[in-house]
Amino acid sequence: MQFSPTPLTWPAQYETYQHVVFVLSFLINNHDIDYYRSNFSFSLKIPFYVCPLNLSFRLVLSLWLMTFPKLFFKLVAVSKLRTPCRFPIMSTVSFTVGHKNSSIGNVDISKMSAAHEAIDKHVKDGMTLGIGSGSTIVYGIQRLAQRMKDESLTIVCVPTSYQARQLIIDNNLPLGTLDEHPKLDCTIDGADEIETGTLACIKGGGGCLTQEKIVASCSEKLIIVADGAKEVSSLGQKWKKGIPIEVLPMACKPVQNKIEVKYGGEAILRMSADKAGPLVTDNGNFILDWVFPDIKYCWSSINNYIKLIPGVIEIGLFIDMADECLVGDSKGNVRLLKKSAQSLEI
Ligand SMILES: O=C(CO)[C@H](O)[C@H](O)COP(=O)(O)O
Repeated sequence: MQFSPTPLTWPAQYETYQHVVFVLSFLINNHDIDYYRSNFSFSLKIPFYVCPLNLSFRLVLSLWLMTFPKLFFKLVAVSKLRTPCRFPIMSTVSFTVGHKNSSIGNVDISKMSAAHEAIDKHVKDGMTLGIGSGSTIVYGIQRLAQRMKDESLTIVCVPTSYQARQLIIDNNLPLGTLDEHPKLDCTIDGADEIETGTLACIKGGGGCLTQEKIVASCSEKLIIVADGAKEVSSLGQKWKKGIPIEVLPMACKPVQNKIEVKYGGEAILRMSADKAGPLVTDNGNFILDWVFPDIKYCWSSINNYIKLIPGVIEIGLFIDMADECLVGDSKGNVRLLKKSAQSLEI
């Protein structure tokens, strides 16, 4: 077990909330440590020792920590740097000291609270559940894993991507397919933008729109989870990367032309970040991101028109699909968005 001798700095905006997190970290059991470890980042490492950290010792440490947090960290750092560890280390929990905006370390509070709320509110024993893709849903899966353990729930999870499939496996959740479960009780998924009122969404920022739409279309309910920054009064206000459209590679150019001629804007071939050349989806296709001109659209007719272009597999417009959206903020509050307006029809 190593301790990296990074200099400890004390941030100006140290917040009470983090005292609580730290204190809790000393009172929680080993199983919870894993949870915190997967949720918090690694800039400050706090060792947990097998021998001395029985409950009363933890309590004393916690009280001390509450009273003298600065001193505590200095001592931990100094002792770890100067003396070799005498006790077997059980685990190491790490937190970033201080946080900016809505994140503590690498935890995005807005996304996490929305995802947790969705799992707590909508998941019931015996359900078949569609699992969305993206960063927000990761928090949902962790919460689901926790609930399944604590409450001995029986849930079958149907993924919307390789990412979701891997998350389900990594968290020891039962993996299902649409072959076995063509009808799902509920799908929980993220979004890139949500229109207040109609709950129309842009999805596919992570490139998984096709399977996401298929799984959502098989679900009794679609619950969207997101941070508040994604809520807009009309699509395209904040999401400037365009509407993702999955296309068969050989049809890429004609589809690009047809969209641009009909609606203007630019349909840009999405390139891979890590591999040379275009991004290839989980289904072996390409993605065009259609950056559309800033005018008022009837999204359902755009959706229908683009879907009918030969070579288009799916479009990342989710119109009249979401039943509710749960939107989190940086303080951990979650707002419920319900459909209160019809999408524009032509
Ligand atoms: O549609 C998606 C992937 O295709 C995601 O749900 C969407 O991009 C939101 O991602 P994140 O939760 O990371 O913000």
